[in-house]
Amino acid sequence: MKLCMEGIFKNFKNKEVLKGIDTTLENGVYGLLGPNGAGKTTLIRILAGVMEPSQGKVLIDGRDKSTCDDEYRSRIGYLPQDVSYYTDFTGRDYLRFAAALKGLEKGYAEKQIEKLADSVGLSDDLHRNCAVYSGGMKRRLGIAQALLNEPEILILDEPTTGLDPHERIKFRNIISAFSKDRLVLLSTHIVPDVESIAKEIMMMEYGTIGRKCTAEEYISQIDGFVWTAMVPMEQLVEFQKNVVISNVVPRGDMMEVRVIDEKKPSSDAKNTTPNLEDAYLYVFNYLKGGAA
Ligand SMILES: Nc1ncnc2c1ncn2[C@@H]1O[C@H](COP(=O)(O)OP(=O)(O)OP(=O)(O)O)[C@@H](O)[C@H]1O
Repeated sequence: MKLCMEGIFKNFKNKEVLKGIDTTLENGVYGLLGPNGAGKTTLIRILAGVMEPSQGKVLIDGRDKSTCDDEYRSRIGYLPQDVSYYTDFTGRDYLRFAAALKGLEKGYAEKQIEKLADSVGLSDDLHRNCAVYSGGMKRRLGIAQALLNEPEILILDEPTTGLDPHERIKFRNIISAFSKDRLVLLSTHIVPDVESIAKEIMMMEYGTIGRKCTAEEYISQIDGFVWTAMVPMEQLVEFQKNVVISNVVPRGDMMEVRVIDEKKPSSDAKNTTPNLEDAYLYVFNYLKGGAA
């Protein structure tokens, strides 16, 4: 399975939101990371087939998506950023409704609903009204919906926003288990959501994908650039004008700050092991020449 984006641009009136996306995805989990307004949802919507690019094309296994739209849709599962549920639907009603929209045969749909409810941990709740589901349950119902047609490509737009850590981990495990022999594209600005499960991470800003590589490659790029330093509380505001800070912890009268900088930020600063969150800040703050 190969999903290829060729020269994708998207304009909304005079605003150019996507500025030439060229990349190829194969089986495995890909993370799409970027700040608010980077263009992640716009790209996801184009790949999900609910929006057309202004220019450029999407190819699936070498075929232009626009020449095989129906087949393309049958091969993808899509969980949008905001899903609204009919308040008088039970979880089962919702999945039956989604299965009907996907044109699934009834017997097959019922089997899929039972199987997926089990894998997302909702079997005991399918009879309950969606309106009483927690945020995590609604997102799990959403993923079950996206998986109904056993898609080869699963596209998830900020699936874990608003979930507590327990639900986020549960969600991540479901995605990871599903991703074998499939392509999963997951957009988020929550770095740990993709750090452990993504085969490659694309960092997106201002409508372009700056880089696409593994978490380890991003992290190795900042080896030697992450520091911890002790800063007196009253100097913190001034200190953070000049450097990118990823974390601050009070230690008595002092503040222990985690700094991302190519140069040693103060005489007492000590190098520390970088993580993907540091790399994200480096790409989106330091490389742009601005402090956080
Ligand atoms: N239908 C639209 N009409 C006009 N502008 C739009 C439309 N959809 C998105 N935009 C603009 O395109 C830019 C990118 O939006 P998009 O939602 O794709 O970004 P994002 O990276 O997903 O952001 P977030 O993380 O906040 O969801 C934003 O400036 C947004 O206002």
